[in-house]
Amino acid sequence: MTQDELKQQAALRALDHVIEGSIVGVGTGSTANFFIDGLAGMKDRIIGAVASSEASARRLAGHGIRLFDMNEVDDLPVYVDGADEIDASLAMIKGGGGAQTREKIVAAVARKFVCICDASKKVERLGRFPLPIEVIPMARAQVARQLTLLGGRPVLREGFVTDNGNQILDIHGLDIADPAGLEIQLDGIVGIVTSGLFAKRGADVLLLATPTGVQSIERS
Ligand SMILES: O=C(CO)[C@H](O)[C@H](O)COP(=O)(O)O
Repeated sequence: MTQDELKQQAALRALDHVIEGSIVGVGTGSTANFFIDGLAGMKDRIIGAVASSEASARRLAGHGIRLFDMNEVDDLPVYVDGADEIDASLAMIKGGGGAQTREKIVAAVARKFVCICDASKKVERLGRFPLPIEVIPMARAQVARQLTLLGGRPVLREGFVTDNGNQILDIHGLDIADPAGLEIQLDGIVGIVTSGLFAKRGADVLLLATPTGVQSIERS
């Protein structure tokens, strides 16, 4: 089974978590795209969706799914999104697509975060995937220095601008022993908009697609 087939299986299983008659929070990336395509099949049974990126908004609109601005939404039963890495506590690294700021905003409002992944994303310890950090462009060098002091090797994502007009530093080589502690530390660095660590608000459910089926793992 290919990685894309596994991503699709996890994504389609997430449709079981969608509450009919509600607005659905929708993430970003190739796995989330499979979810969007599946959601199209039940678009008459939901009110609509909020998207965590312009790309997902375009895909949702292409299926005729009604889009809501996050500021119009005060109750979001479910948010469905992928991850670059996820550990046993359901803390994640996200932002491979550079969308972590809007993803974190939608996730913060959602009552349930359903993470959809193929089995390769599950890790013992976060950090092999370079940690994406969205930075205000004028703070790029200052933030890079701070991250070097923390033991990381920041690399600018060349030619990439986020939906918010900012840049991404991908931090290689970080030893993430305490994801929530590091997330709090990164939140305190001036010039960082959002780190790709999702530990304070991790996932509530992981749908992990393996060659033998999709495992549903709840946060303990
Ligand atoms: O955080 C993300 C985008 O910012 C994605 O969820 C993450 O990069 C996983 O992507 P994919 O589903 O394509 O493997």
